[in-house]
Amino acid sequence: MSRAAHLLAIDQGTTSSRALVFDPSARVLGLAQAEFPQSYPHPGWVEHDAEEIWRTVLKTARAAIRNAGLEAADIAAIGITNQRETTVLWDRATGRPIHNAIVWQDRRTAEACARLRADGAEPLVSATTGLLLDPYFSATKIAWLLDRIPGARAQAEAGRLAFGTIDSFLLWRLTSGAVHATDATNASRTLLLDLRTGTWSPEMLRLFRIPEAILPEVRDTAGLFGVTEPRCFGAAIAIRGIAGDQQAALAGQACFSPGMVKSTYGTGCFALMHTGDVPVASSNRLITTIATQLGGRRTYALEGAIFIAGAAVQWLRDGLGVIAHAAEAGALAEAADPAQEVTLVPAFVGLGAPYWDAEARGAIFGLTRGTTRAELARAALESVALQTRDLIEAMRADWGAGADTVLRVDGGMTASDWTMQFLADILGAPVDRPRVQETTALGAAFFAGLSAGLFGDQDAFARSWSLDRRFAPRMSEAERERRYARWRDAVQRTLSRGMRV
Ligand SMILES: Nc1ncnc2c1ncn2[C@@H]1O[C@H](COP(=O)(O)OP(=O)(O)O)[C@@H](O)[C@H]1O
Ligand SMILES: O=P(O)(O)OC[C@H](O)CO
Repeated sequence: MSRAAHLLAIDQGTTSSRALVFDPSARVLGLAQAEFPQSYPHPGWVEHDAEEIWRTVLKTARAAIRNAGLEAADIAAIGITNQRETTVLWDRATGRPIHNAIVWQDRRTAEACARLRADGAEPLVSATTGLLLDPYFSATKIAWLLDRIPGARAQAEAGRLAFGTIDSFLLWRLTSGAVHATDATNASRTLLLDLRTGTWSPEMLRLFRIPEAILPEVRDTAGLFGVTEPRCFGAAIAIRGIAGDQQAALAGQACFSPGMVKSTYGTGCFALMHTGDVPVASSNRLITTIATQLGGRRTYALEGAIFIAGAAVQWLRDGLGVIAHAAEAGALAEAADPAQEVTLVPAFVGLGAPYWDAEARGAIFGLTRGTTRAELARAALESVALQTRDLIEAMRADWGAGADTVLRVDGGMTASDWTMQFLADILGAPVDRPRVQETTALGAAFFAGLSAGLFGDQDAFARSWSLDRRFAPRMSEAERERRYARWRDAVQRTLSRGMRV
């Protein structure tokens, strides 16, 4: 085996940057993680300092290599995976961002989206991009920056600015400005990509008023993107894979066949169902996204995105102060009074799929004098499972009988056995937690490894997936449906005026 037989996965998430070194049998040899600050300049706005993101990525990547007892020469390739949609605009000459990154959770463009919707633009947007008019996606964030930063639009038109989602920005920095590219999975989150051709759509660029000169080149998910500037790691390393974090997790969970579903529970929750090489248009308010692009051939997924999952647990900890650590939430929920029916609808930043209500805000129902932190903790954990049920119902309605009845789960929140059991109960379906919990990073390493000739093909990789624990449903059907009906009622009461049915 040649010396350079390891893979470095850079996983740039919403709350932290992580880096992992894998050996060719997908074992983690080294890991490093660094949180970075979130900035909330106005209610509903969320920003990141892109320089801070860059610093934490470089620091954790170097530390992961060191912690593995390796050096740059041992790394065959880097795979990048990232929080998607988050928008950075930078100056091509200096490489400096012209503003903080606008994060996927940010709602500042809700009005702009509502206006486009009122103008009747949504059917064309959906047919072209597979997405909906929601502030979640990049296009209206780019337009906001171009319109609000003095001189930005003129500079963009003159080709002096570059746009990128986080993958693109990191690629630019790692290659010292030599490569301005993205992969098809990330590009499919911008509202600017034609889902079927994998190219930027002139109609969408016109609709959102985005100058083509700022856009990165769209490439395959696995392939040579460039090599790192030797100063980054002491020697140049090839960057051979890029994928949005949810698409990376879909691969890391070995969901390669149509009908297979994974759900990732981090800050938000993202359920993706592989639909093979056909983009399936949802009739149930899900979105259609590119799962991979390999050798120019695209595969697709149906996706349901929930904005608040683990973030509800963070709210218990940081907002309410009712727990000191996320891991305490499960035990507290277990101790809650079964007779109290408290429901939390965590619409802290609006509601994502299948409601897409940017104006809704969170609500709690069923409070009594007897309600304590335990019932609040249970309601927060339950809300994550109940929202997943909404997504799975929509997927089954779109995909029919071929939908897998088993849900593969990953992400920080799957550490909570209580939540996973409740999830199986409320879905009425088994929930499988794999042994390798780092599925997002593993997916990024898989794509890089595919291009570097390590890791074998998809089938070999799929055979290496192994189960940690299956949570089987235990709740009676009557109880499950009673609780789900209570949730549906609570959501109706939370939706903003005009969105209620
Ligand atoms: N034992 C636990 N019980 C419930 N929630 C948890 C637990 N451990 C972690 N979490 C939640 O999981 C999230 C972190 O997951 P992670 O996959 O690292 O997220 P991200 O990639 O979005 O930063 C946090 O929101 C945290 O509150
Ligand atoms: O950083 P995460 O894991 O919360 O994922 C963010 C998603 O990619 C947003 O679409």
